[in-house]
Amino acid sequence: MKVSVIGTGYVGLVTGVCLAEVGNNVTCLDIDEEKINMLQLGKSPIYESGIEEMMEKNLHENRLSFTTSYSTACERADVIILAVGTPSNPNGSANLLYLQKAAENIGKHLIKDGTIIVTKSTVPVGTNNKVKQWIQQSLTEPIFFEVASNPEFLREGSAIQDTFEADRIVIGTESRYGTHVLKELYSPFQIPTLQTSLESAEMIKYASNAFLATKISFINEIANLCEKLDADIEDVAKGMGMDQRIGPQFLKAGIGYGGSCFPKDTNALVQIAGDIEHRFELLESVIRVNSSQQIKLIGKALDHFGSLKGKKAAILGLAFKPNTDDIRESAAIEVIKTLLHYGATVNAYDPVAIPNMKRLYPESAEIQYTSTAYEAIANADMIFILTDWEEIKELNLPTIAELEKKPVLFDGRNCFDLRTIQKSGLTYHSIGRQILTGARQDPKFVEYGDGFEN
Ligand SMILES: NC(=O)c1ccc[n+]([C@@H]2O[C@H](COP(=O)([O-])OP(=O)(O)OC[C@H]3O[C@@H](n4cnc5c(N)ncnc54)[C@H](O)[C@@H]3O)[C@@H](O)[C@H]2O)c1
Ligand SMILES: O=c1ccn([C@@H]2O[C@H](COP(=O)(O)OP(=O)(O)O[C@H]3O[C@H](CO)[C@@H](O)[C@H](O)[C@H]3O)[C@@H](O)[C@H]2O)c(=O)[nH]1
Repeated sequence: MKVSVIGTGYVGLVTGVCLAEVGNNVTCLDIDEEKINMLQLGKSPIYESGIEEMMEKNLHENRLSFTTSYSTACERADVIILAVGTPSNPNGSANLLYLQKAAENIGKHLIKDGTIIVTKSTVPVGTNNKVKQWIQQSLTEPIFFEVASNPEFLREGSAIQDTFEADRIVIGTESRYGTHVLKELYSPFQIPTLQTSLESAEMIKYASNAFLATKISFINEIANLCEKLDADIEDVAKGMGMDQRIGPQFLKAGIGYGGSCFPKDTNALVQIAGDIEHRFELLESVIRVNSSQQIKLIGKALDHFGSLKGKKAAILGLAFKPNTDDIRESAAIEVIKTLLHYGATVNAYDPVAIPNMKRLYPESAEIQYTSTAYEAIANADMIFILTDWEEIKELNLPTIAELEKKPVLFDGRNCFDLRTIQKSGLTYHSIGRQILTGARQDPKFVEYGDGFEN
């Protein structure tokens, strides 16, 4: 099939490359000329393992091309996929201006009957009908086209795998014709497909993200209780997750969710509900819990030191999660802001996200960036672990314990086993766990502990 993808962010690029990989002829369009120049040279603007290799192969085999020209992208396409950003407006609602501009441009350049225009961007319920109107109003001659909603569920850092091994593909269509075309487009992926109305497909995306965010805030609240009641959140989450009705995923307690989706989409859903005079109180709480969780470690540091003025903090991990350089809504932004507010200085390290963070916090007397984790730690009074990168989980704790200042470790991602920590002699604070006491300290406990599943 001839497919065009509008917008080459995470979703557009990964979708375009994967559709080319299964044999389609794909044109990716962006209004950002610099990005298109880079892509034409086979360079990916996103950090995603495997993407450049797939780009190179499909560019070479002439199944993939990049352009800034709407006429090139729209002329003969069977399917046009909209994957532009839908960021938050100041009140939390979704900003649809990029989508409107893109839809109007498609309308101006559509010349072939029968094209399906698919919205993959995350959009409020009712938006596909607006997309239809925006295109209709921009047509230069009467042309038959249909719209379809096809929300995206990929995660950054595992985007290609998520595309090829998705749990489901959701397609909301106007007619059997749209359903038929999209089922054919996705047939090589062999993934269960759910066909719904446009509105239900739009809602499935927000409901899914809101539910996952709710799971995270819920487990973080349980972790906060565990800290006060001497229970261990890792054991509690494991025990809950063994119930198949609950499931083990998204029960990892920590410093809350960040990224380009959960914060934006939970706020947008609260607004969507507000627009029809429904107060979504549960989701409002989820958002509030997440905001306080993001700076949970600062409270612990204040409790430990009394004052943070003049203290040096090593920040390990700036990305909102491992395997991405994305810092959008990352807890690191709030943690750094709050540390600077309390008069601390910062040494920050991340394997890939430093260039992005430097745009927000340029290097200064208060904040320095280092090229290794150990460099950041070297003269620090306290260490904050904010992203659970593999290399951070593999830090050598005895080496850190031998440092002259013997920094206090605040671990926002529960990267270390408590027994290992205890052996290291470091002062350690994590989320929802206590340094071992009572029975858990007994070496025999190791034999039973963690062995309950068998
Ligand atoms: N990032 C994710 O992991 C993810 C996952 C699922 C869904 N989504 C949703 O997908 C959408 C895109 O997200 P993203 O992270 O890929 O966005 P992004 O902000 O990284 O990229 C959007 C791209 O669209 C381009 N663009 C803007 N206006 C345009 C126009 N008129 N014509 C052509 N290009 C235009 C921009 O230049 C940019 O390159 C959003 O609605 C998001 O909520 C994102
Ligand atoms: O048990 C967990 C799982 C995740 N997180 C945090 O939650 C955030 C989001 O993680 P993840 O969902 O893995 O990353 P995203 O790439 O933001 O993906 C989410 O957002 C995308 C955009 O809508 C959706 O497509 C995906 O299905 C959805 O998982 C990160 O800060 C994680 O650290 C936790 O704190 N605990």
